[in-house]
Amino acid sequence: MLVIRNRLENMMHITLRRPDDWHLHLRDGAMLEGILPESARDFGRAIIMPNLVPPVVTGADAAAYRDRILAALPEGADFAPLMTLYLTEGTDPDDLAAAAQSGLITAVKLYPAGATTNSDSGVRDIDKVMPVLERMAEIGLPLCMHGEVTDPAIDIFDREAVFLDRVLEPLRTRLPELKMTLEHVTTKDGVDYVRGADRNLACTLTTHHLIINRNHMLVGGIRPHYYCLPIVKRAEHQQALRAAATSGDARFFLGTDSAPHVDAAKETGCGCAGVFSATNTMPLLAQVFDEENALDQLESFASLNGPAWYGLAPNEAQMVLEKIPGEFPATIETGAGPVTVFDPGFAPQWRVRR
Ligand SMILES: NC(=O)N[C@@H](CC(=O)O)C(=O)O
Ligand SMILES: [Zn+2]
Ligand SMILES: [Zn+2]
Repeated sequence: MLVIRNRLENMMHITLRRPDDWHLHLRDGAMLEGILPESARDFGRAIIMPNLVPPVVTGADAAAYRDRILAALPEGADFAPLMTLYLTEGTDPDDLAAAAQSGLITAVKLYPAGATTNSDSGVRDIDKVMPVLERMAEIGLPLCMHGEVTDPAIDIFDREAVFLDRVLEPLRTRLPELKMTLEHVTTKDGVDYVRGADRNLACTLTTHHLIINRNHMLVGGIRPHYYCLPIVKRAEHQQALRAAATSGDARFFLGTDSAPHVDAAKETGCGCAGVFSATNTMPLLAQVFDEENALDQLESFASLNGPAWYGLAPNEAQMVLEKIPGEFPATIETGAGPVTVFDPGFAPQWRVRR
């Protein structure tokens, strides 16, 4: 990556391969149409989460959803959706293997039942999906995980750390050949666990978990647009995530977890979990990496580590980020209703060169 400082103009810009988003919610219908251009503008590819209602369970579901995404793409867009299947206790290993072998799907997603938005069809008993997981290990198909336990006795702020002990460690011991992506890691426990794993484990980090902690969500008023799952943690965890993202360690890469809900579903007595960050992720990441004196690691995090993990080449196209104050809309109007864009709480100092 090229970092160029022009002293005369006191301006800085960086050039990197076009980034990818390794964890994205595109939804469907009018919402899909409204928010897809926000991702397609800056990202070459994205792993598409399957938690629609009803979920994307079979190869046929994934093919139909992929076609709806492709149909909704703006003219001339340079964006490829990488499809996933939603793992259920009824998933057919042969259907899944066929979808993988034809290149239709890139990964399979594990939602513990009830852990997050639209996860009711998820897994209650891991033993029931062992034959599917064994098949995935055999054919080298990665498992993406929403890493939180759902035990009501476990405090919501501890659910990720407890998942590592109760689910992930036993699963890795039982099936060391299975390649796993721990999604949207939010704790120091999570990044330490990934660092300590000898092989077959990587994780995604979101834009917003690098920028906000639970004080931002709760001090001085409750901010529903910062409510997401896994819930934002204390500042020391945020610091650990920033250190991991900027470390250059290839096991950490970007998955925005951009998860739109219409404002009416967020600003209500029982609001939905999800932060919508597709619009401004890249300028905000430039600012985070700049603050951490790690601009030279941004390309690895956003454009190189993810493709390497999934066995793909980096994008050929390039992106230029420039240190010039930028602007972005507060809201994206969709046919389903307005969606609030992630507000980092500061004026962005970087923008994407168009
Ligand atoms: N992250 C979220 O808070 N919400 C996601 C689901 C998820 O990724 O857990 C969503 O689909 O809305
Ligand atoms: Zn999740
Ligand atoms: Zn998600």
